[in-house]
Amino acid sequence: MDPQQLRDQTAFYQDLNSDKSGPPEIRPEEITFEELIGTGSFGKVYKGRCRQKAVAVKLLHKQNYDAATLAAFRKEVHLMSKIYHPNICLFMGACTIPGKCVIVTELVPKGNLETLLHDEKIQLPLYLRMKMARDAALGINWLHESNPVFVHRDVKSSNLLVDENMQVKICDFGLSALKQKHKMLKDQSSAKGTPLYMAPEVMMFKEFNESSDVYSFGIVLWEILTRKEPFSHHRELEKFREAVCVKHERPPVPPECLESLRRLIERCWDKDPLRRPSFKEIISALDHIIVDAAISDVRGREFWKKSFLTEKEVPWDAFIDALCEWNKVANRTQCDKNSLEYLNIKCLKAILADVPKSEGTGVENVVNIEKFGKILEFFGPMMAPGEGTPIMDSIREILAQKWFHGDLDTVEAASRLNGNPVGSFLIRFSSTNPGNFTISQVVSEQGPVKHQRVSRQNGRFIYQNVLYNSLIEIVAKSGGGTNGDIKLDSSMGVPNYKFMSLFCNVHGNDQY
Ligand SMILES: Nc1ncnc2c1ncn2[C@@H]1O[C@H](COP(=O)(O)OP(=O)(O)OP(=O)(O)O)[C@@H](O)[C@H]1O
Repeated sequence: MDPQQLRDQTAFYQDLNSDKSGPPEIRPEEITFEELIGTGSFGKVYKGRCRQKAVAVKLLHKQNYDAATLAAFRKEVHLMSKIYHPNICLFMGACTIPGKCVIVTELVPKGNLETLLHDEKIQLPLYLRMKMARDAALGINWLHESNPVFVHRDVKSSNLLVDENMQVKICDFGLSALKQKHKMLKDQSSAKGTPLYMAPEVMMFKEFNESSDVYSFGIVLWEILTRKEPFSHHRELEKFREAVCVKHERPPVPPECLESLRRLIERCWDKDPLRRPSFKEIISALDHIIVDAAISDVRGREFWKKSFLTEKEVPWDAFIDALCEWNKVANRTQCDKNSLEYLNIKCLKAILADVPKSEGTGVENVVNIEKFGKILEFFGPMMAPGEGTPIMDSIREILAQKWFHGDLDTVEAASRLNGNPVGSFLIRFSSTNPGNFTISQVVSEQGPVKHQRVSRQNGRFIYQNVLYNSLIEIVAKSGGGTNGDIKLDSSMGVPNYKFMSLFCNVHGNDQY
């Protein structure tokens, strides 16, 4: 390269990297391409490396842009480079040299949400899916509140990427200068390629603004809820357009859907853009929906929303103080350490408050919303404020039984019973059906441990088709021998020292 060329090239990169000119320019030779991870309508996405870092590289299909489009592309890339948010896929730079146009972003490891949702092997509880929806809403809200406003224009589940912590990041925003205005049917054999997520006003070539993103988000929410492909029965663009724009067809919301979620979905895809909520409203609605998804107990939901609406995990002290206030009973600092109230608090802590994984770092025990929801299913319903503490009383009564082991899966239960005489048993939470319990018992010298379900209905317990008032009553009264199992005899309960120790130190000066 002669000195003049070198000066020109240096000036070119300096100009591109100066704040007024445009994108953080990346030289083509700084990028290496590895495997292909996705194909979109205007580019192929590769896993790659740039300056030693694993990245996603989008190689644009079209490379020969006219001067005006190229200028618009550079301007938009420049704007994109100013957007930073944890729920927006980080734009790292671009090469805007004609023939070499690529966009470099952070690599989001679990790929797109559409693929995750449609893979039945992957467990995604509704609670987690709603948290993911909220992440996406936070990302889009950030774009809508940016200056200048970014309207995403292509909100869909394949543009929501999922990271290693199941956090969602929105990608593929901006670059409207390069995107086709309207994507049409590419593949007549399936609904893919139809503008499935496109708002009616956009399909009818009317104005596109933030509320069109809200419509698309409504379809995404439906897909997150049902894990199905929206409008999968549609094949032809014209019929699809007519169905959505004229007949106002929308995907069917399943009857068992949470009411709060149904209302939100239906508001988002309202035919009138002015009646759709803003993303700010969507986020607050999702805060409530996340609680509804984690806790089915009606009072439990009220309690969590009143005390910790936007929290997913709260310190034990804050939790128990709020609960005592709700129950209108003395809290941990007010009650007598020898009282049953105090013992109730100790027992609840033992069963509900986990020590965070970062134990030893000074972080205190925490209560997780999902675990609280599950405990209510086992011991609920929760009472209205001031109507007593039957849940805490039942937890104390059960934990006082040496045979109660709480959270234990089938394998752990078998290993705890291993080596014990025939008839030995323990009772635990069912690990697969929250609200139900399991009795694990040694029924023969050599044979495997037998696990039997105790289901809970309207506060009562069904074991071997007989109705009981409590687990304690099952142990006291149930017969045996029907299915080869042996009568439960409380003296054969395998002791759980963790819970038993709670009852040995009533007079201690421990602080709960
Ligand atoms: N940063 C990234 N990290 C990991 N995977 C990515 C990343 N960006 C894109 N992908 C993958 O590549 C796929 C294609 O992305 P792209 O944004 O090009 O197309 P699309 O949004 O699916 O389609 P279209 O461009 O037609 O709207 C994504 O669905 C995703 O699976």
